[in-house]
Amino acid sequence: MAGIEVTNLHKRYPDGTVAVEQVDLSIKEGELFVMLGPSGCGKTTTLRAMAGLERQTSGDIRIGTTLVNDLPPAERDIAMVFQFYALYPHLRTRDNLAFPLRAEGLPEKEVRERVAEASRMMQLDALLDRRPHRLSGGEQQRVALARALVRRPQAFLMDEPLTNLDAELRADTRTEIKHLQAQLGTTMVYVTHDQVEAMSLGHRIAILNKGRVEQVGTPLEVYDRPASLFCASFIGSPPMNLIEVEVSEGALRGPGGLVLPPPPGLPRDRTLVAGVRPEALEVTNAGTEGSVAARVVSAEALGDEIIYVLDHGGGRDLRVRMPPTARFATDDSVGLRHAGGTPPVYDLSTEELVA
Ligand SMILES: Nc1ncnc2c1ncn2[C@@H]1O[C@H](COP(=O)(O)OP(=O)(O)OP(=O)(O)O)[C@@H](O)[C@H]1O
Repeated sequence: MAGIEVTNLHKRYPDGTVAVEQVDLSIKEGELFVMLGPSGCGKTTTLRAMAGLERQTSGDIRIGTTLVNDLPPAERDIAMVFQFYALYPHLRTRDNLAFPLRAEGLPEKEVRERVAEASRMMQLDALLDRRPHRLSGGEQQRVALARALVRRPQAFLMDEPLTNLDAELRADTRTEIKHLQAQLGTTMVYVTHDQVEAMSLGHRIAILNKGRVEQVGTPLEVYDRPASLFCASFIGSPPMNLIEVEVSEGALRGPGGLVLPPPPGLPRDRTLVAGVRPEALEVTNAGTEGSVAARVVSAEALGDEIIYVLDHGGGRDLRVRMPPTARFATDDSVGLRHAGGTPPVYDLSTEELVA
């Protein structure tokens, strides 16, 4: 086990594309660390640089205390799992698992013991004699994970390993990966563009945008206090309502008369935007005390909740999360009020959190 330090990483591809502008990450030993961001933000390039599959243009990578900049992948003591399973098609499961160990020249007795252990952990015992074409997508990915396990590396690097699985299998395999990591305590870096996956898996999450890290924090931290407008609009489904506000008479005042509690220490001289989660708003009967008048634009019943889109006569429509017992319908005249804690506030020009 080892932590991973990435310092001042910059990657420009030969065609001139800058995939990683500047990335610094400090991944702790034993941590399940998720890199999250939209397509093209530089996640894969950063991970491949850690693995040694891509040489960075500048910057340093340390695995444990070892500077690995000049080490080939095989000497970095890490195991990588890709979105595509990359199993050897002509080998049975047991030989696919044994392959990296035999390549290392381990004695056959130890190879068998390690394969048996990984097979037990990933529940592959019944599949050991099958070749990949007789395995489902989920089973193939479990074999790929087991093949990473058998090597007992210092760290696992995973690049969207669940992308090709259907929704249910994805959720199951996600749980398995989480268990496995907890059981082994091996450092894991996991790349995804799926924020639900990131939130449910990560001890900490780094949010990347345009080749830079915009925020690193626990799932709760990035949910409650996104560090920038980009993070605010990326995390949460539906994401935060971003409401332009003014500070007057000790409150944040939005369009349509909406009033929000102000955080302390607000700058006065800038245009401010409050980030309000859909669950921090409430749809009420029209005229309820403390509410402003609004109209229901749409109602989306999702079974365990209803997402209302409201027009409150100013600015953008707002999204409100309500329990499934709410009974408002499209075109109803209703009330809208804030029912949460102090919202994070951003500077519209720098797009950064200011309070
Ligand atoms: N070999 C390459 N040559 C030139 N440009 C590349 C190369 N590989 C990636 N890029 C570019 O670098 C940028 C970052 O790519 P990267 O694959 O790291 O992003 P990503 O966040 O992992 O995206 P995705 O989720 O789509 O894989 C993109 O603009 C991409 O087109």
